[in-house]
Amino acid sequence: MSIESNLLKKERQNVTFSVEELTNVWDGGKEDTEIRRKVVKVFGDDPVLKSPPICTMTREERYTEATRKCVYIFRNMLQKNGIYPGSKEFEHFWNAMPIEYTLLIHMGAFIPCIMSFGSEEQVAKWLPLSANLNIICTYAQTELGHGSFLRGLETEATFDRETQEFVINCPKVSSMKWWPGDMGLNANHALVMANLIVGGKKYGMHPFMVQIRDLSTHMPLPGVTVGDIGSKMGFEAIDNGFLYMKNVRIPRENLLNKNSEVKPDGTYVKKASDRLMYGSMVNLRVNLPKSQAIDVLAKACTIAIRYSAVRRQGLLNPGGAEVAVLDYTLQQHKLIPQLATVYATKFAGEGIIKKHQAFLQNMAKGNISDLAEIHALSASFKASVSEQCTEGVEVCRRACGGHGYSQASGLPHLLSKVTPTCTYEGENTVLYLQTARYLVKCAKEKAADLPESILFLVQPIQNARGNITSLDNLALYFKNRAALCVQAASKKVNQMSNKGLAMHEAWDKSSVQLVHATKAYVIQYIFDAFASFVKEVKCSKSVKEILEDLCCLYGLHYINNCSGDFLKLGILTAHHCNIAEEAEIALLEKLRPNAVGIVDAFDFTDSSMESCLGAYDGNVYERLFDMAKLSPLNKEPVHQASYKYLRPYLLEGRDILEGAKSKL
Ligand SMILES: CC/C=C\C/C=C\C/C=C\C/C=C\C/C=C\C/C=C/C(=O)SCCNC(=O)CCNC(=O)[C@H](O)C(C)(C)COP(=O)(O)OP(=O)(O)OC[C@H]1O[C@@H](n2cnc3c(N)ncnc32)[C@H](O)[C@@H]1OP(=O)(O)O
Ligand SMILES: Cc1cc2nc3c(=O)[nH]c(=O)nc-3n(C[C@H](O)[C@H](O)[C@H](O)COP(=O)(O)OP(=O)(O)OC[C@H]3O[C@@H](n4cnc5c(N)ncnc54)[C@H](O)[C@@H]3O)c2cc1C
Repeated sequence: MSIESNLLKKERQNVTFSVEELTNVWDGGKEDTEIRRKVVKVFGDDPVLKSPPICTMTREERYTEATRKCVYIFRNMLQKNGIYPGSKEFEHFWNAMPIEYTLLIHMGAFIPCIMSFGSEEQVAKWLPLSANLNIICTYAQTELGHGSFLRGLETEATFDRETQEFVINCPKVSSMKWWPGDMGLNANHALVMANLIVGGKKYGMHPFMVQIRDLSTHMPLPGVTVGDIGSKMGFEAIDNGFLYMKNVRIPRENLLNKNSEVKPDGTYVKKASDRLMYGSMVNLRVNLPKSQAIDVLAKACTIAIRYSAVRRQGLLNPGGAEVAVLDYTLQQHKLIPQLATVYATKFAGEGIIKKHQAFLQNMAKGNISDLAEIHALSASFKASVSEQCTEGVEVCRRACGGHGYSQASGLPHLLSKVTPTCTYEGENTVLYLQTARYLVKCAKEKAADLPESILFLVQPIQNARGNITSLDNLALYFKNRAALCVQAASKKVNQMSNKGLAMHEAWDKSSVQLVHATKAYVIQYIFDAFASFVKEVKCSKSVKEILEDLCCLYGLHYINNCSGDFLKLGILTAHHCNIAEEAEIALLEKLRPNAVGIVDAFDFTDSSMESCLGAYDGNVYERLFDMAKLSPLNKEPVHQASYKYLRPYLLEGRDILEGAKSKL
């Protein structure tokens, strides 16, 4: 056994709680852990799902492998193993997915969209076809010229009463659809968001089913120009695409008409609120943070903490042995708060998923009164979690020194996967501003008219009592800060407007404060939800203590990073800030011996991380060497390029050196 493996073994011997029990808490119960492990094993054992490590493949190989595996998974594995939407197996299915996948937009965005925009007949037609991969459909909303401002989308769907068709057109280059996943190469249909025009009148953005490729040849249909947008910062296996449509005709029935319809005579019928057009985005904002950001940070923490426990560099005691870098307080200060972020965002996110499910049930009965609240909450939650996780993964990557820059560490892949979560499904700033709009409105309301999650905004500020680092007091600081920030930002908007600025100008001039206030609001929500979870969870004392420490650390780390805000608002004094700083350092020291146990509890398999630094056995140096040997550049002992371009000068060098030798 290598020295490094031995070090990790010793770390595990020193853990003071049951790792298995924490895994159960993380998964949502013992039964969930069993189900997840069963799904992971089925996938892990299947030889069809084996591929070379992604860092040894070209983009084309990565796309081909991911598509091959995903077709196999969605066609052959899901049903056979009882993994269908709504089942417990499905909830844990992400943990079993290969490290790269395609058909994500088809399965994860298009299918939910057809359910929310399609009438019963349309769902009956399109759902079985798409579930069986008989059609592959992308979600084509963003255009080259517009992504955030949806009222600015340019693609048009004009009703032709004569033929009972819609004519789809992208009038300019800037109007072509750009970015949608699965669109470049795999899709033969697109759910196109286009401006509906009937009898010369514009009705705004509506969803249309458009066939873009021939079902037998897969060639683009007449009027369609479609392809891959090229190499990106990450997501190399995914065929994000462009789609330029010129006079593409689709039948009238292809307007997804659950919420609005065009009758044969051209009458436009609105059946539900325009806001429901945005419902598919709320659905993804609620559901994607866990698999695309929180689990990504959890993996980065696993890699960085295991590696830091075996990487020895420098001395803590002069004359003593070299120490594991995890023993430095500064390394703990980088990494352990990231673990707290993983836990806080995961449990807060579960609360939002439940709220969204309740909203969907009410919507089915015609009640959408909670729409504004769930939109505001999901928008700011997606923005905050994507930001925290992206920053966290980069912290983990840098905490691994030089090896963190190597693809073999698995960390660059994780970083390039989490970074675009700040952009897709709503650019974060734009989403924060949406929530700000809601908060400013709420701040003017009476308590009786507000949902519970927002009541604190209009309630009197309460003072903390007793231990300033208790979870109750931390929750109170976050609430007071959020309330004061929202009130200050609202006041600024009003002052600007009273000075004579138009409302949109007053809003823009106050937007820095508005986004700041929204961030304060969503952090208080996340902290509060995590603290409530920790109080209520049924588990042993030792596991509870770990969770309480992580929760307290999440709060303290955040406060210490923006103590200026708490001081400025009069919530904390300089004395409080000193106590908070020391309390955080004490918690790091307390959690340090359990750090490896806490990441082990995530229970990621080695194959789900493809990391030489983060594997369970800690054999980091052998793994790095083995991976380097697999580099395509090492296929031959002499690479043709170095031989071809360098040889003349090397020969010169040889002659000089040999001449020098013969003179000696
Ligand atoms: C096998 C798979 C199984 C399972 C899947 C599970 C998990 C998910 C996993 C997979 C997916 C993961 C990764 C996928 C990777 C990439 C996918 C990427 C996809 C995309 O990016 S799709 C494109 C997304 N685009 C956007 O999000 C655009 C952002 N812009 C907007 O949302 C709006 O245009 C904007 C900014 C809100 C418009 O602002 P504007 O001020 O112009 O508003 P309007 O005048 O249009 O409307 C104002 C009014 O409406 C309210 N409102 C706005 N949005 C919503 C909403 N979403 N819901 C409800 N209400 C909304 C707004 O508050 C205003 O109300 P008010 O007047 O104030 O009362
Ligand atoms: C990996 C990836 C996958 C994607 N998949 C899909 C997909 O499947 N389907 C699809 O339709 N789209 C997809 N997209 C597109 C994505 O949804 C958009 O890129 C995103 O919504 C942001 O829009 P934008 O690119 O127009 O950014 P812009 O809005 O142009 O943003 C540029 C800058 O302007 C700022 N800004 C914009 N508006 C305002 C404002 N009102 N106030 C202040 N600042 C503002 C932003 O904060 C940002 O800093 C994907 C994108 C990526 C990166």
